[in-house]
Amino acid sequence: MPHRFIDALLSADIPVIAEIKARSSEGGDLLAHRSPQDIAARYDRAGAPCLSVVTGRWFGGGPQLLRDVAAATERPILRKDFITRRKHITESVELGASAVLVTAGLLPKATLPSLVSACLGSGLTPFVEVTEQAEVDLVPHPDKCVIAVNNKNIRNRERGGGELDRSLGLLPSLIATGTPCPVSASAIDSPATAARVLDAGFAGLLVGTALMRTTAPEDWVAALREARDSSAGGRTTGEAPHQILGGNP
Ligand SMILES: O=P(O)(O)OC[C@@H](O)[C@@H](O)c1c[nH]c2ccccc12
Repeated sequence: MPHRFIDALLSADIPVIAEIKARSSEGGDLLAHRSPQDIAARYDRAGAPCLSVVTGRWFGGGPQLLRDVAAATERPILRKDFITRRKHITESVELGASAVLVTAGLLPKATLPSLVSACLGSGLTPFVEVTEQAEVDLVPHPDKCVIAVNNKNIRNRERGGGELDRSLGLLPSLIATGTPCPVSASAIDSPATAARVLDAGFAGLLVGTALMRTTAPEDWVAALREARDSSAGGRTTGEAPHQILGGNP
């Protein structure tokens, strides 16, 4: 099912990719004695259409985390790790992923197209993370990729605050690539911030730390739904989210 991840995100009323990660970028524990299966079930009940699982060791993850989550949910799962080789892609399929992170800024220029092709050939959606225009310009097959602006910096292991303006600034170029799914990722710290980013025209959001820290993800998502509904006057029913540029009414 090559488009499972994108289809689930685009058909959701609240297009949040809810992330499970064991540790924050600053090293703090995020699991708080909960099992990954329980967190996945909570995210399901909250209505998140897609999940993300950080298997990277920097964030306390590993392959077992993905296996555990895949066994507990039917939702399509993004694997977040430093995917650099074809064997990582085969492994991701075996672990139960539907999409994998491809970090444009960390890969040699020639590797990006071959990794994206390998993902597509294996039925995985490439979730290509970018931080600047030059990286957006390099994304191959953008019509088949999620292109996500990372509001933090992976080069410093995501430490420090994020810059939402980066997402807002790059959105027109993302749309110009023809991606069906422009996403904003990292540092989305509250339902109000999430609503602002969706109102700007993003088709999806990826939220990790804020959802891991809340004791009630369903309330977080409900608050986002409410914030969206109260700004719905500015949107025209039937338009795809990223067709509406210009932000808050
Ligand atoms: O916890 P946050 O600020 O909501 O961020 C989530 C996600 O974007 C972040 O975990 C991430 C972005 N790029 C990565 C690369 C590898 C591992 C993790 C990541």
